[in-house]
Amino acid sequence: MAELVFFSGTMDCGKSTLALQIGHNRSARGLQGVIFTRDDRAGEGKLSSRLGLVTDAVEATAGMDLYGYLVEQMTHGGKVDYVIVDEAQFLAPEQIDQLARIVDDLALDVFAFGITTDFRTKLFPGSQRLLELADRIEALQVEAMCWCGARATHNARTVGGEMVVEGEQVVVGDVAMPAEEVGYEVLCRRHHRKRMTSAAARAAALSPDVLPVTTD
Ligand SMILES: Nc1ncnc2c1ncn2[C@@H]1O[C@H](COP(=O)(O)OP(=O)(O)O)[C@@H](O)[C@H]1O
Ligand SMILES: Cc1cn([C@H]2C[C@H](O)[C@@H](COP(=O)(O)O)O2)c(=O)[nH]c1=O
Repeated sequence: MAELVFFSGTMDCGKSTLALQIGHNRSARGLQGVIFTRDDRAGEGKLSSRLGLVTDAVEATAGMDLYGYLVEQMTHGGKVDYVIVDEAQFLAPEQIDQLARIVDDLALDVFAFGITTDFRTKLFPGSQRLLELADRIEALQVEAMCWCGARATHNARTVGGEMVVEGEQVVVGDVAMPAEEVGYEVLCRRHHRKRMTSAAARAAALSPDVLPVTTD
């Protein structure tokens, strides 16, 4: 039975790497997949992993009918055995419904990868629809870690090195960016709540208020 599977996690937890591995293992056995992505950091029509691997993909633009695209491919003799979707959080809810239709009406497995919540801890509309429709939701086995050593569960955005909780939902970017640029950092909930990024924690540790007092 074909399935819609949502592999979800924070930024930088290995989603794109797993997407590439799933595609690689299937193509090694002669299966052909369609890979959709949206707004990958490597550019339009690319699926890239921080491990350095990158592959071509179909850019799932706003308003594109993903079900219609596959029907078109198959009608014109294209062989499609499975579908991979990276950056699925950026898809519109209607496009997630189209993914479910690909599973149900075309009997193809769809593996969708994405972050669940944004920098404000709010669901992305695409991720919300995936949580509503997926046959299975899988957490990545490799956990991203907060600077404190706890499992990272949330994504923080930094602007000029400061954590922010207001702004546009979508700003394509990366972790470990120079402080002056918009960047992201994965944190545990406790430190996301306290707005305590690794830089803020370092600054607090260096503050004279918390330095040990010496008497000699
Ligand atoms: N130099 C490295 N050596 C080993 N693993 C790395 C290295 N750089 C990144 N990674 C791994 O790649 C993961 C990020 O993979 P990626 O697929 O780009 O994440 P995601 O798509 O979830 O944002 C990191 O969590 C880490 O495990
Ligand atoms: C938290 C958050 C992230 N984004 C963007 C930043 C990246 O371009 C992608 C996530 O990619 P990854 O492969 O999972 O690292 O999403 C955003 O636009 N808004 C946010 O709130």
